Amino acid sequence: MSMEDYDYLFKIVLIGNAGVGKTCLVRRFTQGLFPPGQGATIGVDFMIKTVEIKGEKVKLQIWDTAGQERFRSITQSYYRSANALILTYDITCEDSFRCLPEWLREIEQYANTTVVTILVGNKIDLSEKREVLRQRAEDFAESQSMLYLETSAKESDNVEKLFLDLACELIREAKQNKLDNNDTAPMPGEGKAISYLTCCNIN
Ligand SMILES: Nc1nc2c(ncn2[C@@H]2O[C@H](COP(=O)(O)OP(=O)(O)OP(=O)(O)O)[C@@H](O)[C@H]2O)c(=O)[nH]1
Repeated sequence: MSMEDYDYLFKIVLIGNAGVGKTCLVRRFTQGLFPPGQGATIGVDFMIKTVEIKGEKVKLQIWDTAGQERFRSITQSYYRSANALILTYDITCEDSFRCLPEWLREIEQYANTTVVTILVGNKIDLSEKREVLRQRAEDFAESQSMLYLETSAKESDNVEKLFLDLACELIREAKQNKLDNNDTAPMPGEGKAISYLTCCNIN
């Protein structure tokens, strides 16, 4: 028996283009906030939330990565220890959807083969500006064996569901012993960004 006060510990990593709302999704879920004037994530940020599912305590370690290309080499090192990936795009930004195959290549290259991936179309509160039809995204997700969900970090639509659905799926897989417990990424303090500014080519 573990001394720790939880039944499961899962690592969830958010990836996707800059500005799609990864940080806002994490803040909404962990703190119940939609922070104004959220700056771009530098490197990787880290939050924890423990939830209870069917009487079991599930500790979620949530890693929020920077979408900007210049941080790619830092964020890649976090894929490997992820139990789940939240691949996020912005439904009002065609470009963020078009980049998905590129992100899938990153996943293929750096993530564990047992990783659970969910595709998330964020910003559904801006439906009048929608550029990516839901059906198109659903079809794409299905073709890549990903789950799919549309969210609004701003209005809190489906945000809780996103993380709880993932936790349920991870428990299901854990019960079937399908998860790989690879633990190789460095561990920052909770809520602290890791920037590695001194070892990257940042202008
Ligand atoms: N309307 C609306 N705006 C959102 C939503 N989520 C995020 N935003 C806005 O989108 C912008 C980018 O949000 P972030 O959460 O910083 O995006 P990110 O994906 O973490 O960006 P990087 O850290 O650069 O990778 C901010 O201006 C947010 O206020 C949403 O659900 N609805």
